[in-house]
Amino acid sequence: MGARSGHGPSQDQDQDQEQEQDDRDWCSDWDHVFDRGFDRGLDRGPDGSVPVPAPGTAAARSGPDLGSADRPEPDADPDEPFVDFAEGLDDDPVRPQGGDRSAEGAEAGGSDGVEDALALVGRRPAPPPAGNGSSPAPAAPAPQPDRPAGASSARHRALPWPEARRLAARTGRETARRTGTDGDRVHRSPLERSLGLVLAEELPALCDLPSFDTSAMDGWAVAGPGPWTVDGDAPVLAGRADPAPLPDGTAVRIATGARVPPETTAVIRSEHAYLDRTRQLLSAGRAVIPGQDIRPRAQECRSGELLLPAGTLVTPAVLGLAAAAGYDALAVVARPTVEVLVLGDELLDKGLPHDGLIRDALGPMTGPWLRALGAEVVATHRIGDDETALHHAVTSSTADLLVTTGGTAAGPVDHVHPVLRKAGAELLVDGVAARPGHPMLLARLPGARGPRCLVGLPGNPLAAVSALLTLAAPLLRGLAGLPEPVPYTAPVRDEVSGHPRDTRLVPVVDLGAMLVPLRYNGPAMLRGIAAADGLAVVPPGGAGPGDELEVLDLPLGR
Ligand SMILES: Nc1nc2c(c(=O)[nH]1)N[C@H]1C(S)=C(S)[C@@H](COP(=O)(O)OP(=O)(O)OC[C@H]3O[C@@H](n4cnc5c(N)ncnc54)[C@H](O)[C@@H]3O)O[C@H]1N2
Ligand code: MOO
Repeated sequence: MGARSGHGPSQDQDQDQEQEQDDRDWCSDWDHVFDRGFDRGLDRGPDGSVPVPAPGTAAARSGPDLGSADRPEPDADPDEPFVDFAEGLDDDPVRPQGGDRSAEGAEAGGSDGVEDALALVGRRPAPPPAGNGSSPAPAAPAPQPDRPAGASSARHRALPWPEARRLAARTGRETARRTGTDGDRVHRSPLERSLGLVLAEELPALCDLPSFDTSAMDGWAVAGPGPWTVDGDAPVLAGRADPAPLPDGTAVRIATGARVPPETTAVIRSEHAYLDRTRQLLSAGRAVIPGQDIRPRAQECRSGELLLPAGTLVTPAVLGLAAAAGYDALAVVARPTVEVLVLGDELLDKGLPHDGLIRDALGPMTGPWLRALGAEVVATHRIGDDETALHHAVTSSTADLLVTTGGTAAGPVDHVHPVLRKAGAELLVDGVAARPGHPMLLARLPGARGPRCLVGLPGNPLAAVSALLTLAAPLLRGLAGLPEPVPYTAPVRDEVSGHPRDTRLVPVVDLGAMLVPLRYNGPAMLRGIAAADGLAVVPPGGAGPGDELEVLDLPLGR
């Protein structure tokens, strides 16, 4: 197990045991629902079954030894004791305005290590300390991270998670306006190429719907009171023009969707009508109500009536409605174009990890997810840890949005901040109070056609997903002209530990409006997210059983 700063082995043990109980509870349901027979890292008995001690029993409390090397670390944040992301960016002329630096300074040098780690596994952790020096635990001084030369000791302020999301959405909308949503980003697109785009204009009906009185059933069109004489065998079929008027006292066979002959009183379904073939006389098995089973012209809408507002996502149903209402093409907003820049010299694009090199997990998932979020991904470039190449890629791209992966922190080869400075970027979000994904960022880049945006995803894979849904998703919706979605919430089954100040995003399965948090939710892990239906938004302080949590949908990328 990785070393944890700031708290002792017995705390570790308690914490691990509690966490393990959570894991067992979470996994037992997950197993029950989707038992596909593969090992998700659960402890198994000799027969391969997963022992699940009842909650609260001694067996559950003692749990297995998580220190063993034969199973992955299941902790929520194995290596991250929630030491704040403390990098010297105060010299940065583009850092966000405002923020109480003295409070931040106290926070950064304070009790984070112990309190935060305990809060992560604790049940309903204590609220954040009221002020300077009020922290109850005599924490060891938090180790100060090495600072890059020239950086100051003050830390920048992480935006609260909801605020960061709102800012990303607003930035998308503003950027779309400034780059001319009304100009070259709006075009007419044939119906068959409009799926997933957004209506740039409202959609009025081009005709009445239905555009003529229509039979709703297969049966008989009748005129006046019965019984009715049937004159001839020729039925009135769908797709035929102008049937002859129906004389009073007569009936004619009619098909669903056919134009109802003028003077028709009602349609009688075939199963409710009796034809005396010898006398060619039709009678009804039940009372006939005038107008029954006739869809009158314009029942759904009149020509010119507004069907959908601008900003509507073109779904298959919208395509159907538009076609029915007479459209061959739609005025749509072009998909925002996105270029993905994957940073890191340690990344391999095939084969097994070796010699300190690892497989690139973000390249394969970022593009598809961006596509599923409505973007047109024009390219994914692997550019290593080469500052010059990154600067060139950032300044030469013409995409509406650049998404970088890795390099957002302040390590020796983390080039995103310096390159943004050099490129004259305006840093709108520089760190978010979210776990994982803390160092995520959003910047506005100058561009010939108007501003462009850059979202920096942290390199840890789950942190990158967290940043993708926190910043890239609302930004893309704003750029595409989509309204913000109505939040989906559901009650969580189990207690979820929280961070004292930050929002946690936790992979969950949705068992029919009941959320079950998944293990393998550490920032560098992917197993949780790969099995999840979404990310639950756990507010600072955590959530108890039955608490309603917002869930961020994971785009499927189909
Ligand atoms: N001194 C501090 N160090 C770090 C802090 C901090 O606050 N102070 N924050 C940590 C957090 S939180 C995160 S998240 C990471 C973010 O780091 P970067 O965005 O700079 O990412 P890298 O350093 O490049 O990589 C981090 C980690 O992820 C792996 N990685 C990167 N790209 C990929 C990829 N495409 N596929 C798979 N794995 C990837 C990389 O090898 C590293 O292991 O910083 C912490 N550090
Ligand atoms: O833990 Mo970091 O927050 O992975 O983003």
